[in-house]
Amino acid sequence: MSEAPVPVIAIDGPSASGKGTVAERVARELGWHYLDSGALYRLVAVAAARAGLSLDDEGRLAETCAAMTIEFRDGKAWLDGIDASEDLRSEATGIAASKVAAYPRVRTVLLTRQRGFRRLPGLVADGRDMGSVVFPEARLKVFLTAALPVRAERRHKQLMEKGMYAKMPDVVEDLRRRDERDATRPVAPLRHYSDALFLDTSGMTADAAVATILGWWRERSEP
Ligand SMILES: Nc1ncnc2c1ncn2[C@@H]1O[C@H](COP(=O)(O)OP(=O)(O)OP(=O)(O)O)[C@@H](O)[C@H]1O
Ligand SMILES: Nc1ccn([C@H]2C[C@H](O)[C@@H](COP(=O)(O)O)O2)c(=O)n1
Repeated sequence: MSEAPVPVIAIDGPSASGKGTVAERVARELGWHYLDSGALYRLVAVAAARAGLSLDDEGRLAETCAAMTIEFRDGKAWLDGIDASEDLRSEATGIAASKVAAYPRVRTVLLTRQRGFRRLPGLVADGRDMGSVVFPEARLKVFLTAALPVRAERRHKQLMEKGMYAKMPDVVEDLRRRDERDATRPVAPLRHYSDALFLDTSGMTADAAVATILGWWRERSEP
């Protein structure tokens, strides 16, 4: 008898829509593993900055990506044994990650790594192409979004809480540009595919978003 595949819930959406917050909590409620795929692209950007690499050099970026050792431990992200958690969450790293993520060779290297997170009893994965490319057979796919001004408010508040000063107009512009780059690149663009359930959290708390997704999952998994 063949083994049942490890179930996956894929949550994709634009920056600061709340994917990470919601996906992590859904995983915790279910007792499943969690993959923040954006963190992997961010780590490539941090590795490139550490090595002084140009973000135009796809070949060197892909080599760096293949060679880097990563670990998520104690709520921190470790890159080649050094804590990269603070660099990881800056807006500059997010923008650089969006640039390196447009390279097919970088995406190919990260594909295998991402699939390696799929372990029993299940995986909740968030990103831009979780349902379309990395886990196309996911049992539940969600496109989670919110209006740009709402996302900008959330990101601004989040940055200020972390002591990272940012001007609101700059946050709006950074998100707008990042959305555009992530949605218009030729490989694995951010898109609401028809097999993903649409969830607009503009007027919704994170708790309500988590409850909605758990409800969808129960409906899907009932015999
Ligand atoms: N429904 C919600 N209502 C209000 N705030 C929310 C909601 N969902 C998430 N947030 C807050 O918005 C901020 C951004 O959320 P989060 O980092 O999870 O977004 P993200 O989509 O994973 O972003 P990125 O793709 O840039 O990593 C966080 O501070 C989070 O607590
Ligand atoms: N599956 C993914 C995840 C992330 N990216 C790129 C695009 C984002 O702008 C950047 C940072 O991601 P975030 O941490 O903000 O979710 O990484 C991608 O292309 N595919």
